[in-house]
Amino acid sequence: VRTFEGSFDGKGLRIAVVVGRFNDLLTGQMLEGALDCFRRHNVDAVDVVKVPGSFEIPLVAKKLAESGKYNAVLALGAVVRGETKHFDLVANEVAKGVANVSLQTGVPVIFGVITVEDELQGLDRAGIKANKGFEYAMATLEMANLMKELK
Ligand SMILES: O=c1[nH]c(NC[C@H](O)[C@H](O)[C@H](O)CO)c([N+](=O)[O-])c(=O)[nH]1
Repeated sequence: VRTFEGSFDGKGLRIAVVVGRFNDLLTGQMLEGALDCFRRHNVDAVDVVKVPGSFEIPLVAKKLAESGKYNAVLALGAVVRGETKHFDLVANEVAKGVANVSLQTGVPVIFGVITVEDELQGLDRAGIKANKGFEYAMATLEMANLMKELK
């Protein structure tokens, strides 16, 4: 039986991070967590691209994945239902868009877009109880290395 799994070693990896600026109090913290993770796992190069909001993530993720310059792309965003009527529209579009980019380009795009009821729930995930940015960065490392192993 042969088992494959991606290591967490960032050596030799080039990662791109697309982060939505909307709800920056949350996404900024998640970005810090992700960069901390990449730094502590010796990732060679990390490029960070900021976009207005989560809705813009798939387009930019596609551009980065197609460039062939990165082993993986990490998408970071925060969609807060709060008073947003189009919460579901934004959340669904981003999830679908990110998944499509991975499948179309063959480059793993990690879905690090939290969808929460309110800002406090978001803060719990962006640094109070846990930093989902760090966790999503670990998934990014694993997928980047796994895809190299499966080549
Ligand atoms: O990332 C988010 N973008 C949001 N909207 C902006 C959207 O992502 C686009 O940037 C905007 O519609 C312009 O295209 C959000 N809300 O509307 O609430 C949100 O909660 N999170």
